[in-house]
Amino acid sequence: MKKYDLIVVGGGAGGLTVAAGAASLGANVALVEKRDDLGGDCLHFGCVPSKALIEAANEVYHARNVQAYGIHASGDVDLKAINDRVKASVDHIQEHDDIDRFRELGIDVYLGGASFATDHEIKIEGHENIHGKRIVISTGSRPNVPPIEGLEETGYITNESAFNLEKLPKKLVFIGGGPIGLELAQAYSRLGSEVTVLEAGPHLLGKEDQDIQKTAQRMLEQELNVITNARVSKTSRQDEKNYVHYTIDDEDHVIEADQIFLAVGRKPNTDTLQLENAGVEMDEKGHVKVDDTLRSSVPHIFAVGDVNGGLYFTHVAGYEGKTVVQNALYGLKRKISYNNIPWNTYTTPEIFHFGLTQQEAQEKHGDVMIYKTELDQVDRFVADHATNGFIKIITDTKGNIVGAHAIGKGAGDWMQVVVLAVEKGMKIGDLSNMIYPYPNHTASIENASNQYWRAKLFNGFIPKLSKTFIRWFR
Ligand SMILES: Cc1cc2nc3c(=O)[nH]c(=O)nc-3n(C[C@H](O)[C@H](O)[C@H](O)COP(=O)(O)OP(=O)(O)OC[C@H]3O[C@@H](n4cnc5c(N)ncnc54)[C@H](O)[C@@H]3O)c2cc1C
Ligand SMILES: NC(=O)c1ccc[n+]([C@@H]2O[C@H](COP(=O)([O-])OP(=O)(O)OC[C@H]3O[C@@H](n4cnc5c(N)ncnc54)[C@H](O)[C@@H]3O)[C@@H](O)[C@H]2O)c1
Repeated sequence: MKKYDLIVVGGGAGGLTVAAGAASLGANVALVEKRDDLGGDCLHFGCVPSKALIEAANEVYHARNVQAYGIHASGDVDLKAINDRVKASVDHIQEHDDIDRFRELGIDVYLGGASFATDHEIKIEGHENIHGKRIVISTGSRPNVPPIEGLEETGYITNESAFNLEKLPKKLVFIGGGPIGLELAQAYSRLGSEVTVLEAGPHLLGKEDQDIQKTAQRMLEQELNVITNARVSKTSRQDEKNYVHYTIDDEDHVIEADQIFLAVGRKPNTDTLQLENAGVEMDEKGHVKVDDTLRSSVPHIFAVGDVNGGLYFTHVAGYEGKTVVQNALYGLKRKISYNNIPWNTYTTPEIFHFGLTQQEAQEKHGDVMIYKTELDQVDRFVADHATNGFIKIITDTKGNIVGAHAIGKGAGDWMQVVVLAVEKGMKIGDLSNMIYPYPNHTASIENASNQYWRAKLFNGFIPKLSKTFIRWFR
């Protein structure tokens, strides 16, 4: 049986980071992937195709709304051309995740589904078993399909089937108003579908700051039919038409749908891994249980990415991957921390999330300071006619930034400045001390952080001191 220093099971965002990192440091690495290509969900069914579709849909939307510039445009959407464009983005990035590239790093890449024979031995479909001194599980997640009566009859699509639809659905009903549902609901709406989002909770985007939730919902409702507190009870098919049945406060409602899109969270890919053969423990949802060094209940087996149930993001899988390389190869106990992880939701306008929401910050710190600027106070957004949105920076009473949130054009890009500031130990006052080129979008950060000094200068003892000083010198 072939022996390795490290076996990585799953060749997506997390697994590829671990495999490449460990091989570069001289480890003898095997990488096992059940698909016939690498890249995982993010590349094939997630981030990349969704962002390419969103971009295409935004272009269509802008083209149809150029009357303000004196141009009138209309016309049908060529879904095949859009699908080809999405595929071209995936193919381009696939070159980076090419199997040969990993083989050139000295990694043995096995294509076939993997499972545990023992705590050191991996079975691979179509190959002989291999032995690993250490093993990293990075098998990701898949769409959660809830047991809703009728789904088999009506059919449904998920992010795994959405990027090669042959026909644009006229009436599209999304079940789930989280990031997957909303990013894609808006994209299909912009391409021309009539889109309804049914969300079980009282708000869209349940993990966001409440102010962001409200603004996002108000803005998205201009393009989507949003129904919250909707409990989907069943789906049905009659006279070649599909229907989604839901209740709000025990009152029954029904809506017609050409297609039903399920976006109700994720399920970890652990069910075929035979983790019991290795003694690896799972939580009640099937995630691999890990400690803050990403070790499972078996100390030489680690788990990174969606499969460990932490935060479901590509950049988190990458961060965890880098940490695990050090812990697995050198026996270190580097801990993971999710405190400084930003994320973006790529709706229009974009939503940026970093650290605690206002509600979480108040719960944790008691007294907090809120520095908020509406984008209509920022000249560049006014010039862009993109004044919808705001930025909110939350600090403790000493000026330490504990959360930052924004909704607005390009927020995911310009808010990264705040992440750097926190990473470098800067406080809100330091953000105000920087020079911002006029008129750019980061001026929104300048405007919000200036409020800190304004409050200090005009409300504290400094104005009194200054008055006395000036009078004395006059
Ligand atoms: C529609 C959508 C949009 C998203 N957009 C973003 C975004 O904009 N930004 C962001 O940060 N995140 C985004 N995400 C989340 C992101 O895709 C995931 O968090 C990320 O892919 C997780 O990486 P991973 O390595 O854990 O899993 P994956 O990248 O899914 O990799 C897991 C790999 O393991 C393989 N595998 C599974 N079981 C086995 C087995 N038994 N044997 C061998 N191989 C196996 C799979 O085939 C897969 O290749 C999005 C997700 C979706 C669904
Ligand atoms: N831009 C990004 O970074 C990005 C984009 C997409 C996805 N993701 C990642 O993927 C993860 C999964 O996304 P998601 O949107 O599927 O999950 P989610 O858990 O964030 O949202 C699912 C939503 O569906 C609702 N829901 C659940 N069951 C329902 C039902 N029966 N009827 C109606 N509503 C129901 C939930 O209340 C929730 O609001 C995200 O948490 C995120 O980490 C990231």
